[in-house]
Amino acid sequence: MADTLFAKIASGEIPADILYEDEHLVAFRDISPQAPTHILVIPRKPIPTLNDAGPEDAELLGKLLLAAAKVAELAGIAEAGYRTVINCNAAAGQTVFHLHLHVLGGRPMQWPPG
Ligand SMILES: CCNS(=O)(=O)OC[C@H]1O[C@@H](n2cnc3c(N)ncnc32)[C@H](O)[C@@H]1O
Repeated sequence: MADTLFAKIASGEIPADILYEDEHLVAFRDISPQAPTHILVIPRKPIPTLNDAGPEDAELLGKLLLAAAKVAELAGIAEAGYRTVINCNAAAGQTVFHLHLHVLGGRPMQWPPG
């Protein structure tokens, strides 16, 4: 399977505005931000969608959530509040089939999501 756009960002083949990375994951600013702060947190492992994650990925999925809190702190939105979103497949609008967590903040969030 060809590397997705996000796999290429994780490998450094495609540039991105990276805020944090470690051996498990990379966090970078979304190219088309939907809020004043819009960051993506992706695993280095190319899991296409949340449906494709298994029990063996539980620790990695937890690391994604902890990284979301870390980058929210780095971005200065942790105290005011932020939204985390995983879009899975077409009905949710997933366009890049490499699992990723959106971190959105810097403005009030509506509920329920559209
Ligand atoms: C409904 C959303 N679809 S999604 O949940 O699949 O999110 C994909 C996200 O990737 C972002 N994106 C696409 N290409 C790049 C890129 N080169 N660098 C950073 N972010 C990107 C899009 O703006 C979008 O918010």
